[in-house]
Amino acid sequence: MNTRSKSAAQQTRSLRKRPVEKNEETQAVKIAKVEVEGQFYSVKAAPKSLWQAQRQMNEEIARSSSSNSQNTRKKSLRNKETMKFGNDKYLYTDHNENNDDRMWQNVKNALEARESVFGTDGVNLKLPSEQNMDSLCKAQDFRRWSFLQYSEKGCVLEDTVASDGKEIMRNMLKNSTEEDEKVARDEINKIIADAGSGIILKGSSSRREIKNGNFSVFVNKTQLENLTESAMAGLRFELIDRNIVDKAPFDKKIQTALENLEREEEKPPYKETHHYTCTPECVCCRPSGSFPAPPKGALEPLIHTKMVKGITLRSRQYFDVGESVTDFFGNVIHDGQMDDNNYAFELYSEVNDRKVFEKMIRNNESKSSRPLSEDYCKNLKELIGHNFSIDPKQKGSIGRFISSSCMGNLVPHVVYKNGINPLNAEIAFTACMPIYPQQELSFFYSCGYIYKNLKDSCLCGELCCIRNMHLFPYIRKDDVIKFYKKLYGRLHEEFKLRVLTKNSVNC
Ligand SMILES: C[S@@+](CC[C@H](N)C(=O)[O-])C[C@H]1O[C@@H](n2cnc3c(N)ncnc32)[C@H](O)[C@@H]1O
Repeated sequence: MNTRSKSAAQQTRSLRKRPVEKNEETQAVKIAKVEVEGQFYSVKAAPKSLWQAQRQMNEEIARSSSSNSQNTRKKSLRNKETMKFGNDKYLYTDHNENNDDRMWQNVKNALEARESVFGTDGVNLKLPSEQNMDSLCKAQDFRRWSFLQYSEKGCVLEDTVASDGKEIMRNMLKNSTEEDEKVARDEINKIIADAGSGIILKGSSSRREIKNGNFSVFVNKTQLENLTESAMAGLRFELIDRNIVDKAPFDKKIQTALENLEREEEKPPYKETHHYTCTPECVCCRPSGSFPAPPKGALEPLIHTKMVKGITLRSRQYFDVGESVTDFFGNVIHDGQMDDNNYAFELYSEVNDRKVFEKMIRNNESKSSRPLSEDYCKNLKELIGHNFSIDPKQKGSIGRFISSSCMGNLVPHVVYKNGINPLNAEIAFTACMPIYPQQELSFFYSCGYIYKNLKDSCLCGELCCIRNMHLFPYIRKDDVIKFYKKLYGRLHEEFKLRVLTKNSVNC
């Protein structure tokens, strides 16, 4: 079975890779290398000031929400009923209050926390700047070229994508008529007019909360009537707070190496940290605080208005570019264990990571941090060349519900939370665009995944969505700008109405 073609993230992973440039290597302590497809995606690791600020904000939010949740918990225990799907029983709570009020309360708390850290003048709620727009246009160009190249050649080679994709687009244009162009223009204008309609996820006053174990999801009253067993499958899911691994299926050598690493962690070479550590690509490979932990309770799982999309996540606060939004962990598996699975995210692959691990071991003499022990290096070496993935299908974090988008407002980073060990590796998602309350969280799964699975059904609503391939040659820079102005205009307007009018934020 060729499991490689079945991982949602495998191609994302190879796309994220690009050659390390000399001058970057020297700054690698500060720069986490992430997907760079156009300038917009070159999100740097959070500067120290940001992770400190975000940590402070998180603490503030936690303080204010814990006092609120004590009041609401009493209410949510009322009116609980059970629902049955097959053999599973779910609890659901019939909330008569306006659930959205709770979300906006959270938004206000988060904004106050932001103000307490940055001051009211420094609060960074903004529409994308001209520079953001410029980068967005470039990223959209790149995405369109990639999809076209993928559809013709079945792969995306980064150094050829621009010229090949452009050429395909030129030919499409050459072969089109004036009438084709007119029809395309009308369609583009319609998409612009609808910008945000699928990714601004408004709740309703009659939402229900469905619970299974510790996990709950919100549905609108009308959705409740149409829930099918398959839609409920996502609720057979257990929230856990760190990676888990069943070592039994691993090859004996890997098993031993992993166990040895774990043993050494009992007297860890690194202190437990409040924040995430480096990405594996970072040559310093020490816990340098490259990403702060995301705030708790900032995201809300809900069934998408178009139920075929299943469970999605919406934001319950504003996030600025670069901030940590959520994490992603689950069962650590190796390729042989992958079934036909949409969820697994590849952590390592021989091709991508051999050099990184080798460099990490070579650079073990850093003066600024405690070196890895010889045994530790030996065990890490044993793991070089094996593929591990994180599979959150049955057990994991709510990061598993992040949707695919042909653009995406998040970027993934592989990080170690607690010592360099594949079992500690997680994905940290940071915002690559400003994210407003009610906005759906998404990232670009990969050309391959989208082309194979969502070519005819993607509901990301982006101008550069794969479903709009026939429009690609006609999309102009000013269309992209109009699209995002419309989308962010809508989000910002509601934010101002619901929150900012009562705050002294200058926007
Ligand atoms: C990793 S899962 C995401 C969580 C999923 N929505 C759920 O309910 O479990 C990927 C699946 O979500 C759905 N999905 C994700 N992004 C989508 C998109 N842009 N358009 C349509 N469906 C999407 C597809 O069914 C896809 O196979």
